[in-house]
Amino acid sequence: MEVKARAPGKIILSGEHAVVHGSTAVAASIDLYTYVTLRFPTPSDDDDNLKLQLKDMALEFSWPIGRIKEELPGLGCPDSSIATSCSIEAAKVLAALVEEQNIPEAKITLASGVSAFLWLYTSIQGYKPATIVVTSELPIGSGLGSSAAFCVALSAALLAFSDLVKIDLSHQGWVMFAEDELDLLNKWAFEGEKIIHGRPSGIDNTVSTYGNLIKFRSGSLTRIKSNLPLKMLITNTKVGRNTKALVAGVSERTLRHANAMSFVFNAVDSISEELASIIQSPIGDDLSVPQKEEKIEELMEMNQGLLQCMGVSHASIETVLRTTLKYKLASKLTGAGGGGCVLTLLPNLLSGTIADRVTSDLESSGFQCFTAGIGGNGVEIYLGGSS
Ligand SMILES: Nc1ncnc2c1ncn2[C@@H]1O[C@H](COP(=O)(O)OP(=O)(O)O)[C@@H](O)[C@H]1O
Ligand SMILES: C[C@@](O)(CCOP(=O)(O)O)CC(=O)O
Ligand SMILES: [Mg+2]
Repeated sequence: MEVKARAPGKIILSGEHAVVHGSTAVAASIDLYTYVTLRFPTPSDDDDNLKLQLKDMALEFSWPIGRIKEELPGLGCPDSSIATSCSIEAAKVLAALVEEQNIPEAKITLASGVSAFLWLYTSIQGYKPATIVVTSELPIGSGLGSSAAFCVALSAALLAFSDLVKIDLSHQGWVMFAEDELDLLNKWAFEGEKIIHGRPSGIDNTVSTYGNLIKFRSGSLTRIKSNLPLKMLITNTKVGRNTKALVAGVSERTLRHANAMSFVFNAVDSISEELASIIQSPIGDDLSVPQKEEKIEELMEMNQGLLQCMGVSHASIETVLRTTLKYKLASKLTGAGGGGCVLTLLPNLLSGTIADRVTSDLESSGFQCFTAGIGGNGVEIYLGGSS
């Protein structure tokens, strides 16, 4: 018995960090995915272990099911219809189960992802032996939502084997879940994100679950229909950083300067609202495509200035901003910042030569540039032969 799920990464067009404090943000899925394959052994396999293979990292973890039962009692008949939060005590047990796997020091940031895996697996499937294989097209820890894509794809594969999901087996290829199934899956993925991020807003798991372009505020989403073909250059500064630490840093600054920061968050809220309305408004009604793009560029620059105010920019990000400005292109960081990825709007009428020149200029500084399809489907499951 095997199932394969995939969940997309995302870009945040405006509102990261502020969204954790109640402001509106705008995000879109991108066509780079994390894949999770779940396989239950047959009796002839005679395997009583829970195995997690992180293929891209060449890492494999294994726990005897009996050991998990001993450490995490009470999950014999899990109720996966309600997403349960990991308590502080359970988090300590998970951390100990992960620690005994001796993750190499250079890859130790993966530990929180492995804890999230153990929580989601045992809470949804209980004490069944299985092998889970993970691969990803997303750079990890770069602001493109790899943590959420991991939690969403994992929740999808796990729930696909529960009674709560009814998959129409007559379909072939990548298949979407029903709306109520997505709601449950998203709640479980959020519980995983909490283990990795500490205090996530929920925007990343939500956009990875539902896909498309969304406006998100205080836990609820509004789908946006774009009337503007959006092209973004994504530049990975390759400076590693950790979302949990950056989110905590903004919260500490908010405690020190509550009043000033509330104005910053309010300004971000207005920027996101304006951005969403520009993207949605019919072309030509009010504004032409270039006029809309000019407004978006200005809003991106304003949002970047406010992210700097929050303390989450970085010298590498500033280098990207200066470089793209030489070509009169506007950029902003995306995701948690502190390094990671930067977005640059590529206007529809921009010549290919300029796009090539800015790309080679950025790459000569050691950055990596790419584009991605924006606003595609959210999480899906694969039915049929090999994919
Ligand atoms: N494919 C994966 N396998 C295991 N853990 C993952 C995977 N993708 C993400 N993670 C977890 O998420 C963390 C990165 O998340 P985060 O710092 O939020 O950055 P981002 O979500 O922007 O990539 C990793 O350190 C790891 O714990
Ligand atoms: C900074 C934040 O707004 C987005 C984090 O995205 P990422 O993990 O850096 O891809 C945090 C959140 O909304 O949970
Ligand atoms: Mg993340």
